Amino acid sequence: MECIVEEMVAQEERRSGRWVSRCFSTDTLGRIYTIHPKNDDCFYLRLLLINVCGSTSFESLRTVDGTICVTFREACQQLQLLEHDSHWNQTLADAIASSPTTAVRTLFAIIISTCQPSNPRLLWDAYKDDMAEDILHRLRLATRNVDLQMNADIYNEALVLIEDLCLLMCEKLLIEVHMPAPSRQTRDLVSRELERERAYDIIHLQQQVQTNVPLLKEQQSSAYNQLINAVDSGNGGIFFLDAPGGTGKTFLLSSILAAICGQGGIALALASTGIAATLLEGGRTAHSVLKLPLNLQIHESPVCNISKQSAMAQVLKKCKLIIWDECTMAHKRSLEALDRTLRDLRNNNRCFGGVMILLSGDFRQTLPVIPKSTAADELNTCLKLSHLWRFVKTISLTMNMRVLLQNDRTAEVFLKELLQIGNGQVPIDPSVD
Ligand SMILES: Nc1ncnc2c1ncn2[C@@H]1O[C@H](COP(=O)(O)OP(=O)(O)OP(=O)(O)O)[C@@H](O)[C@H]1O
Repeated sequence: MECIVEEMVAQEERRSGRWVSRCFSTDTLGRIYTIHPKNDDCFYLRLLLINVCGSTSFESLRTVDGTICVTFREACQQLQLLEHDSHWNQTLADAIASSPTTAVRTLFAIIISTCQPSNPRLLWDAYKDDMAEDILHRLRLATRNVDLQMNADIYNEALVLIEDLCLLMCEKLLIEVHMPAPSRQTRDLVSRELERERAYDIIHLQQQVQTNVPLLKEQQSSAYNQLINAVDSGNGGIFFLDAPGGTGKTFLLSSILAAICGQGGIALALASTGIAATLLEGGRTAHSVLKLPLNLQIHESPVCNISKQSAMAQVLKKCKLIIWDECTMAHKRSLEALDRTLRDLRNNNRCFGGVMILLSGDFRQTLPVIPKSTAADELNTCLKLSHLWRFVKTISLTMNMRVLLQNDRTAEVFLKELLQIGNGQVPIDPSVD
């Protein structure tokens, strides 16, 4: 916050066409950047700064009626600066009247993890009986004891279920959303994350392999065999599947994922964008799974924000393959961060700690998007300029499946023109800017 103040004091403003230093007659702070409530501490600090006059220190900002509050949030609460939660109360009461307990828990998890109610604990206290009703009912049946009443264990189980939902939706623990933390072992959390990675319908995956693998065309089949053999050998390595649009890349990647997960192995499907992630079974964005730093431009040697004790660290230690689709849009430092993290987590100094990495995408399409940058900056951040690129083995798919399967002549012409543009073979008209 001090930086913001200094920055504002140093700011200059435009007067009569010239830049001149701003003249201050007082120490008043004119404007403070808005902050999203997700950034808790700064958000509540800002709220205090714009509402409390005459404070001289952070501590005096946190002091309400002579008592020093532990957090800025608590001070805001004492000063009644936060919105009251009557609309969330009403929403939950309506849901309880019309929805099953599981749906009420899901709604509550959404409210506390994404809507920032001012006092989630009060909401929990008001509705915890309704959110734990199915657990009580199940226990009454299991113990054949109709007199069983709500108790701390039942509330704890409901909290664990709500925390699982919050972890799934936004990877937050209940304590991070100002709720009481359920009591459970870290081991329990870790095994849940591993279970999530293994919670596939094995029979369905095996059927998918049996149906799709015989359909693979020659190029796809040779790529499939090469990649599956590389995974089975356990020697790791880094491959790049160079596949222009329509060459059956998603079909091939899905078959590889099904083959590995169908045998009970762990394969992570990541993508640089949310849309690309939805095309792969169990796909998630690389940023969300790997907790990559947001501003890779300013970090020389970034690492993923994953602690050794975390559930994701256990998944990364056990996984056999990491697929990264639309990798051409990824900043080279994000791949380097994954390399450093895997070496550290797996205690193995080989490339990516010995895990096999399969990158896929098409460099003719979108390169990394760097805000406020030049074309040269974007090229500089491209994966091909990473020191890791020299270890990459490239496998190419060139046969367009959309043209081949639909025998569409116009699609073929369109495809050729598209590839020519991508390959820079279309002459540029010098008369056009
Ligand atoms: N061997 C195959 N047998 C039958 N259908 C296939 C085969 N390979 C791909 N296809 C089908 O061809 C179409 C294009 O394949 P796919 O979506 O995998 O290509 P893609 O390279 O991922 O394309 P894009 O990058 O444009 O998304 C899909 O409908 C897919 O089901």
